[in-house]
Amino acid sequence: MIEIGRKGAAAWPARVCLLGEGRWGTAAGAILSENGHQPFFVHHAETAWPRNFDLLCLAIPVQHVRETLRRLPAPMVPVVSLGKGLEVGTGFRVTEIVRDAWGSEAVAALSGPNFAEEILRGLPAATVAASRDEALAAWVQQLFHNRRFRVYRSADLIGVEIGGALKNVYGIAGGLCAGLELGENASASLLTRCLAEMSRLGLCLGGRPETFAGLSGLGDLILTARSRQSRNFLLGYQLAQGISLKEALARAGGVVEGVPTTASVRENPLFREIKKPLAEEIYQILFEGKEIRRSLLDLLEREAAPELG
Ligand SMILES: NC(=O)C1=CN([C@@H]2O[C@H](COP(=O)(O)OP(=O)(O)OC[C@H]3O[C@@H](n4cnc5c(N)ncnc54)[C@H](O)[C@@H]3O)[C@@H](O)[C@H]2O)C=CC1
Ligand SMILES: O=C(CO)COP(=O)(O)O
Repeated sequence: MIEIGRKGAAAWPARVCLLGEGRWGTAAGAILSENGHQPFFVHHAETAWPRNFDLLCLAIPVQHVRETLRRLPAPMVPVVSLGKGLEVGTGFRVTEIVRDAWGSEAVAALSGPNFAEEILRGLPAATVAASRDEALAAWVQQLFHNRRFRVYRSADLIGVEIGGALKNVYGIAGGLCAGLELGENASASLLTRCLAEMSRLGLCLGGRPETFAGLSGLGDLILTARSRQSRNFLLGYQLAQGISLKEALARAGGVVEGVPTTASVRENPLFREIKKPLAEEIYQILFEGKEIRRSLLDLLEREAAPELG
């Protein structure tokens, strides 16, 4: 049984190890420092932990989590996922990969509409700390919460992680819509149907419906599917301009989680019976070379349907 904090109580100030020194790891470290904690970074190629710490945060691309964890022994501290995506080959959320690789049960996720650059500029934002373990969710909430980074807590770990992962898929759709100059009506309609699809997929895995209407679902979807600051949005936008996937990925200057997550959604047998026309078209555009305007027509020409269900 892993205890929360060095002496079984919530450690304060906490020594927090950040695995991943990219944009989000850096911003998370800045928030923790601001709150008086002691964050430090460990490079993803390390094979040993440097010294005692109270919490591990994972801020590396989701497709590299498993191989990174394999190189390191399981640390006897809780693990918080800062990543947003689903693993190709298993469909696992990040905390499921952690459980699978290390056997860790003390796992949590922090997810919400949080562009790292804005956080680093000191702009206000809100997010969600989620864990099945209420004490762990509350501790993670306290570690990160401050007057400009408002952290809510949730027991719906599945819903929070699924919302964070799938909004990247739909962020690509938002970029495609903007790149094709389909207008604001189309953008609002698309986002709403993305939310419906995200909720159907998330519910089938055990997420709670209210979670998808919250910060980690709708909140991050609005952010990602409407902003050029998003790498996923930009990728879709560029594809709509005729730029190849390879070139758009090269220009992204960082991980674009929506691409592998789209593949993970497509191959997951648990999703086979779930209606997911948007994720399906995005898959065909990304991986089967389907013409974007053909996808648009195929979506628009479907049978008229009830809004719910
Ligand atoms: N950038 C943002 O605003 C936010 C990003 N996220 C999520 O955080 C995660 C990391 O994103 P960013 O920090 O933006 O990515 P990034 O592209 O800025 O940095 C990724 C980091 O991953 C590590 N890395 C690179 N190659 C690796 C490998 N082969 N194996 C293991 N680790 C490797 C390195 O530390 C690198 O700096 C993603 O899942 C992303 O969706 C979540 C919230 C906000
Ligand atoms: O997750 C993010 C903001 O909440 C970052 O989005 P992108 O990875 O699309 O840039």
